[in-house]
Amino acid sequence: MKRSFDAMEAKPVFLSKEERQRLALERRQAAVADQRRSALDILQSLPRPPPPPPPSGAPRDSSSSHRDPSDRDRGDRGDRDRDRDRDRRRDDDSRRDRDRDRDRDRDEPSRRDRDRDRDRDREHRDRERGERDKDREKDRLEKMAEREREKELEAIKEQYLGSKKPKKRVIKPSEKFRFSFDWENTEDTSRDMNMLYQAPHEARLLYGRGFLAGIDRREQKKAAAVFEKETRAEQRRKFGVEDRPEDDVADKKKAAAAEMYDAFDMRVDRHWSEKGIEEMTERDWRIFREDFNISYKGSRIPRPMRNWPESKLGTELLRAIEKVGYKKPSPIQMAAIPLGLQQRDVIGIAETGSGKTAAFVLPMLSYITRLPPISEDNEAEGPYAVVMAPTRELAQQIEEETVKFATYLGIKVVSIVGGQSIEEQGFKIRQGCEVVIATPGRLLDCLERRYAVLNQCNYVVLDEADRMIDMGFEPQVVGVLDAMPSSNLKPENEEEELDEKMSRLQKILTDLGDKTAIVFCNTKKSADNRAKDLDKAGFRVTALHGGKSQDQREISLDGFRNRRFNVLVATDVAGRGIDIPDVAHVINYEMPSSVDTYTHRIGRTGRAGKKGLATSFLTLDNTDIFFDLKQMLTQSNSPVPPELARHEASKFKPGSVPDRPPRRNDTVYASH
Ligand SMILES: Nc1ncnc2c1ncn2[C@@H]1O[C@H](COP(=O)(O)OP(=O)(O)OP(=O)(O)O)[C@@H](O)[C@H]1O
Repeated sequence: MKRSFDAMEAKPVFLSKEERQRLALERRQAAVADQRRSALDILQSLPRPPPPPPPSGAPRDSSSSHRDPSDRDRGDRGDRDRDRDRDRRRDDDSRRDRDRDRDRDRDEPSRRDRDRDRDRDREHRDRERGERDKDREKDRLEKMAEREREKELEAIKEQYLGSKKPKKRVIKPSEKFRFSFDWENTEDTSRDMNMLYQAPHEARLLYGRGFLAGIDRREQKKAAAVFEKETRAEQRRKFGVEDRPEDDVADKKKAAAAEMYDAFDMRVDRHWSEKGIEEMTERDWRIFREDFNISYKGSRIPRPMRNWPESKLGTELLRAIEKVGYKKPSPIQMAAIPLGLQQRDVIGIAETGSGKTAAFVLPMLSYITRLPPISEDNEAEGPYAVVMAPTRELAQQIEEETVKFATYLGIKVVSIVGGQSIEEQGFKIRQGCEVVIATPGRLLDCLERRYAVLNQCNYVVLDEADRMIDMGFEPQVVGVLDAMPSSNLKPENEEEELDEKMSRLQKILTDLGDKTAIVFCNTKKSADNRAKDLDKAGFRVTALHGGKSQDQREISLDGFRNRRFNVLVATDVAGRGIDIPDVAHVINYEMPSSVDTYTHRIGRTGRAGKKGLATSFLTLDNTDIFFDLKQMLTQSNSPVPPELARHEASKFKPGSVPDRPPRRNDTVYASH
């Protein structure tokens, strides 16, 4: 594939894993050094501890406790001597004072020296203790930093080399049923589809293409056709594959062929490319997938599309594809477009240049054509779809591919990439566009600055998602996804939600106790299947639909009236004209497509002033009735479920969405 890169524009820098690892280490080391520095600063600014108390041998003032021994005999002397003694004593005292002063003057320098030495010693000891504390703190910080560094290294190693912890392997149901190209004995469908193989140990005389000798060949063919039909239906049920009208047609054709004795069974089967879609067998689909190297992982997978006309892209889009000149879909398009059209979450993997862009762009545009065009009423709510890509070159390339088709549909596309004026880009979004193609960083910036919102965005494409993560854009991508209202999110596990339906029905019926209920289905087949499922689950159930003979219908109705059965699974046959007693609960297991039928159905409960309850299972397959149902609930003052109220389909009457006038040059190139 050829890509146009603008050499003049600054390109993003791509770092190898080693470089990123090295940069991360350097950043970490710098952070640890900073941490250590600030810890030391804090330590130094702490107040010093008070000096220790003086040693016990320090000199103490004892003058008051000393007495002169010459005073001892003073009282024994006569008054005569007293004056003389006093004078002599005075002289002695003054002499002693003089001597003491002289001694003190002589001793003073050495005493000061001693004090100074003592102070110095104390300071020295304090300093040493401080140093030791500092060293200890330093050691502690270093050890902490070392531990941090080791943890960091472990995390980096784990990120790049994978975790050492053994992970418990949980096999998902999707993996269990994964398609594998290796043939295994169990995959030989001829065993399942042909009665002959049911009892392989029995001795059988065979001739021709697996027919029993001596038994009418036409009867064998008929029995085989019935057996194959039942086996196929059983398998579809088992794997949750929906019944399709094509399968019904193919079954009928086989049954008709079995009626004819025209040596059909002797013919060699044709190649899938020569067959109509309704003639395709499981084996044909397998060969088809192998021819195009298509493989899937997941469940409830729709058939790939063999060509454009067989896709469900809609006439407008098919015309656009023709004008663009794409003659045949590429394998990734064959596989991914039917999934995209079902609005399933898809991860598409294909080699470069294999047409991945159109594989996600076409279902996205098909989705948008079913919505009202962006107009003054809703342009402030933002685009309907967002595509994110890791680089501006890729974003612009996707934009080119999108515009090729969008231009024929009147769909406006805006690209939001770095290096251009963000104000102008925000302005373009606010002017209204259905699709935004962006690099995640710039788009998040736009959203954070409130230049744009994503209030009605239900469709997100991440092109080269793995590269976006490698380049460190995960936070921005997550930021953009967070900017979408959570009410737009699909359920975490779609499978669960779809399966959820039967278990809910069983819960409702269990709570019903002995009361009666009618469960409405839209087709005979589905009514039969539901009745079988409920019967297996132990409910007292009977089925009523147009495929039953008069006798069977009467048996069912009588059984329901006399409470032998308390659950009636029915198609609309029971909705009109048949006298069914009032029931406690009506359940629309499958919603009808018209609100009239809905009214008739729920009219089976709450009659003659009694209380009744109606429960309807509404899914995205029922969007046709969303608008009318919402109106009806509003008019009858019934609460409207919020999921219904905010769904686009409930806001416009089906078919009332105005046609899009073809608008050319709708792409907006914002530049600075
Ligand atoms: N069905 C088709 N028929 C003819 N040309 C097609 C078809 N689908 C895509 N192309 C063209 O093939 C080229 C490659 O397609 P595209 O860019 O989508 O490939 P890619 O798989 O996205 O490649 P990369 O991995 O490099 O992004 C484009 O020029 C596109 O227009």
